[in-house]
Amino acid sequence: MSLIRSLGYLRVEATDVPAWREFGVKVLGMVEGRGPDPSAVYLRMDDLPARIVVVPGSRDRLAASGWEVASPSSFAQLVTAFEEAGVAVKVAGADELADRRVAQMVAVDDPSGNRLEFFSGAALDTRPALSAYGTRFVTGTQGMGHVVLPAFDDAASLHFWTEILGFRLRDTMRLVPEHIGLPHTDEALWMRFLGCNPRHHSVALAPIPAPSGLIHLMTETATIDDVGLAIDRCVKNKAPLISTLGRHANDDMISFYVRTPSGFDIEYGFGGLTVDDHTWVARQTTAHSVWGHRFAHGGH
Ligand SMILES: Cc1ccc(O)c(O)c1CC[C@@H]1C(=O)CC[C@]2(C)C(=O)CC[C@@H]12
Ligand SMILES: [Fe+2]
Repeated sequence: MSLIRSLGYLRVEATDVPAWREFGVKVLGMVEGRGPDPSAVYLRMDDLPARIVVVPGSRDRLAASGWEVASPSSFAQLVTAFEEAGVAVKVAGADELADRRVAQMVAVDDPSGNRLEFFSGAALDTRPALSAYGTRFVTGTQGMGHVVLPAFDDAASLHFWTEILGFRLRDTMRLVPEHIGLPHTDEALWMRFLGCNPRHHSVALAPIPAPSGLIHLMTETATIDDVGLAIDRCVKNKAPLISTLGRHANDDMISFYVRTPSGFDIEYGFGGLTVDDHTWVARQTTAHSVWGHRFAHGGH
């Protein structure tokens, strides 16, 4: 079992924090929480005090993805694994712990420079996260969803995520560079889908340049109506739809993509596959979707 249990939170640096409040609450159907930094926006999906923390800054980018570890002993094992692998670890100070409302946290960079935070001992918020639109997110053991991060050295990234962090390879997809607006390469480009809990993938790694540091965050809802209602709110609030509705071929998810104020996308979906590692076999998918997911020009 991986020492990592699930995707826990995202920290986003944004030039327009109020735009994120509007987007998070009115488009995504999340709940605004409270937190120690009055200039930040805290977006809730469940009993955690925040799943997306938006902090003001000079750039629009993913500052870090946060990954939950089960216990202090798993946390200590993970730190030892980083030390043995020669991965530089930055230990959180008291102010960073207080800001995140976690007991322990270390930060590292993956081989592509994606900033990752690992935490344990998250404080819960006993106030219920009741969405104004009735949206219910699928979290729990499956975590907050999945992220697609840019990664340009396939072998080094796979080694880091599977051998050091203990993620399992769940699926691979060959990318055609011309299809995603990249120049032709003789070498094949691979997209890797990796999991650490029953969710089909909690992270995917793709050799796609992302100025914001994130290709997309996927959040899953409990019903297909939650997805349909979110599409209606995108139209009403003029949030840019990046793809049509579709069903992915590998994790069966029915979803659409919308652009956030930070330039990366949210995949908003329903009905994702859960897998059992005892029986799961990693294969290569040859189609990104069974139907739909027509991406707008300028999107991927
Ligand atoms: C193919 C796929 C399976 C499951 C997912 O959750 C999922 O997001 C995807 C699509 C991923 C992928 C992407 O994120 C970047 C742009 C890509 C490569 C495309 O141009 C089509 C598929 C897209
Ligand atoms: Fe996705």
